[in-house]
Amino acid sequence: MAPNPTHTALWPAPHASEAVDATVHVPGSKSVTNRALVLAALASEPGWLRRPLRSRDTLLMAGALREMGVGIEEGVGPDGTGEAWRVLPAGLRGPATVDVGNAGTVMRFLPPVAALADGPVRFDGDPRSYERPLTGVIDALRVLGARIDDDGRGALPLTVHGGGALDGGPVEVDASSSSQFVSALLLSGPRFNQGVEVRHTGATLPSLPHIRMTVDMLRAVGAQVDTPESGGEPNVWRVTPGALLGRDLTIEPDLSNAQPFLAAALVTGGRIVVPDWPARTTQPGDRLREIFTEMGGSCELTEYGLVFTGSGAIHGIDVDLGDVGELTPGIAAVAALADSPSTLRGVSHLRLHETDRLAALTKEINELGGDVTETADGLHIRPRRLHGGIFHTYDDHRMATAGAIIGLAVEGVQIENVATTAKTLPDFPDLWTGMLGTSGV
Ligand SMILES: O=C(O)C1=C[C@@H](OP(=O)(O)O)[C@@H](O)[C@H](O)C1
Ligand SMILES: C=C(OP(=O)(O)O)C(=O)O
Repeated sequence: MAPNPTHTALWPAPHASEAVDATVHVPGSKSVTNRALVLAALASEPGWLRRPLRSRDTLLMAGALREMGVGIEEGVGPDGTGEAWRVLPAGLRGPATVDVGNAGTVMRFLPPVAALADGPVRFDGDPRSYERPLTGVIDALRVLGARIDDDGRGALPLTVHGGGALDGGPVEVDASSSSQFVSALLLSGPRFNQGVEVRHTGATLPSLPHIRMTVDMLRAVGAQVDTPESGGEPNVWRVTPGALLGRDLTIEPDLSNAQPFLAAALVTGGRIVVPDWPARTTQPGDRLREIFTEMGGSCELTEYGLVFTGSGAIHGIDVDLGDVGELTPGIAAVAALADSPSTLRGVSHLRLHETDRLAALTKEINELGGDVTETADGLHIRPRRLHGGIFHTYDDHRMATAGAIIGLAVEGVQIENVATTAKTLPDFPDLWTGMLGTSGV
């Protein structure tokens, strides 16, 4: 078979000849958009999503919900400004086919929704989606009363035979491989007959801020949720059954997608402004204010947004990224350019993300002359003088943006398949060249 030209295409990563100084309008959050779509689809009245992210992962989510009968219309927001989606909940139905692509949020959040549908819902996706962990969701749904056919591996592809309702109740799940197992069960929980009580039994739990995001967004649509933080038992979340409200929600910018731009300020000793950076948020990307400050920058959060300034120096860091794993590729890229070594910990579950991110970062940075070693739960990065070469991306959007960060400081870096950034940020190449003041590629 002829190679796919999009995948083999090489993008010359722009090299920064001077310090960046730009304002970057970062599109909406993937995690917030996909939760908002699910909650709006399960509500008892129509709702609005303003400034939704339009990327592969969110279009797959919207497409899947439409397949199950939900109305999602293009429109302008209720106040007449800004693009929006109007979500019209309807009786969920099969037969339906859902393409999850390689979206963790789609493959984990939608099987519980499908269990509420009337009829079978078939789930399939990219080859990598067959390898990503899903057992936690499948086993838990079976305990809660769902009928699911899979090939016995506890992974995609599978069919959920929706019965129009689900008993729900208490369930144990080991979510050490993905916090999305917990989020998935909580998001649909209010619509289960008995609600749901999720007890995490694993030794570790990654991405806690993403579980808090789920809880916050559930509460904002009227759900009653008890959590370990609200005085409940450790590792137990309880959702009471009840109807959900339709909301008018403006989606925050994706702070994890702001990362490469903030990194550009660090790497070039420049300044980046990200408008609409939320004053309070559950997005893990908010931790960048602290992490990138420790690595040499400084930031000011104003009513307008975040102003982030690099000092010209980049320092190594020793940090546990278990809560904010999706920031690892961008931090590793900056660490490879630093003036001292870094140790990134707490992220063994990244081996089962879009690609094995620990292996991919190690290989690609080392092929440019770097000195990265994998540890049991992360990376050890000793900065070296890097040289140009091809930076492979393994269908991983965050590998592509990590390579672009290195390319700012190292001449001759070529990113293979930069189009993979479409998973969460289709505008990445244009935003990047726009930030540098060059013409779009
Ligand atoms: O719930 C979410 O929106 C996400 C949770 C995290 O997943 P894991 O807990 O599987 O790392 C994160 O890495 C992913 O990008 C988005
Ligand atoms: C891990 C990620 O995505 P997903 O939602 O597919 O798990 C990510 O975006 O870094």
